Amino acid sequence: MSNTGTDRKFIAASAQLGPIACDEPRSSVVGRMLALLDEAKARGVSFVVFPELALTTFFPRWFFGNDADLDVFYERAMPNADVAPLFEAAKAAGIGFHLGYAELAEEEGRAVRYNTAILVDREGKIALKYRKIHLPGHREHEPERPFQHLEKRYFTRGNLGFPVADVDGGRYGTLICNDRRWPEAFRMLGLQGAELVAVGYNTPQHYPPAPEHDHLQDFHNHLSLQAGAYQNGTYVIGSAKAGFEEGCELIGGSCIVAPTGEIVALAATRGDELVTAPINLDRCREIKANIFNFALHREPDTYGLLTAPKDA
Ligand SMILES: C[C@@H](NC(N)=O)C(=O)O
Repeated sequence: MSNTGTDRKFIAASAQLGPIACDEPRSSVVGRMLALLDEAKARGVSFVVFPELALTTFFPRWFFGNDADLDVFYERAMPNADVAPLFEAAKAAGIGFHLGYAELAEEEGRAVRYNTAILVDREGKIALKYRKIHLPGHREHEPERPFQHLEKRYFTRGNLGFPVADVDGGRYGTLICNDRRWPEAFRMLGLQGAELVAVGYNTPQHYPPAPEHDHLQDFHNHLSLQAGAYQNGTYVIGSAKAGFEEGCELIGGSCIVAPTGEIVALAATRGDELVTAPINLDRCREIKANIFNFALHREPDTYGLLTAPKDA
C-alpha cells in the first residue's frame, strides 16, 4: 500500500468504553461498540480505536484459583462469532479499527495467554497484531490490596516485538496500556517510521503501592501519550476503558494527540464516548524532518546502557 494520496488525510476516533460488568456478555459489549461505530460513520470517521481488553471487564483485578474461571475472559480465535458483527459493520462502513482483547493461543500444544491488540484495515483484514510487552502488576495473590492487578500472572510477555504495518496509506503501530509509559516502546515504533500509534488502556485511579500519586493518574497518562507522540513525530490515539467498573474507578481521558504533542481531542466523560479529530499524516514530517530527525540527530552509539541486560 502506498503512503500517498487522500488516505493521508482522514478523520479518526477514539471509542472510549465505560465500565463493563463481570457478567456482561460479549454480545452486549459488541452492541455498544456498534453504536459507537454508527456514530463514527455519521461523523465521517475512517479509523476507530477501541480500548485494551475491550470485550470484557478488566479481569486481572481478581484472583482466580483455577483456569476454568479465567478462560471465559479469553478469545481463542479472532475474529470469532461474538465479534463478527463488528468486523462486518466496520467493513461495510469502510472503517478500520483497533481492538484489544485477551488471547488464548496454542503454541506447541500448550495454552499461552497474551494481552493482545489488532489493527483491522478498511477492508476488514487484520493488518497487524501486537502482544503486550510491559506487563504491570504482580504475579501472586495479594489479598491486602483493595483489588488485584494480576497481569503478570494471567499474561505471558508478548513475543511479536513492536511491529508496525502499512495500513490504508499510513504506517501504524500499537502499544497496550502500561507500554505507553516506556519511552523505549514508543521509540521502537518511531524508529520504524510509525505515523499513528493506537494505545488502549485500563488504568485504575487508585494505585495501591503509591496512593499518594492517585491524583496524578490522568496527568501521567497524558504526559506519556503526548511525549510519545512528540518525541517520535507520530499521532497517538489513546482509548480508555473508563468509569466505575466492578468497584474500581478507571480513568478516562481518551484523546487524540498530534505529532506536536498537542491534545487535539479529549473525552469529556468516563462512559461510552466517541472522540474525533482530523488527521493529516503528512504533519508527522514537521517533527520527523526537524527536531527529531533521527538520521541527523540521534546518537545511538552512546545509548548502549539502554539495551544492557537489567540487574536481577
Ligand atoms: C496500571 C496499568 N494498567 C494496565 N492495564 O497496564 C497502567 O496504566 O500502567
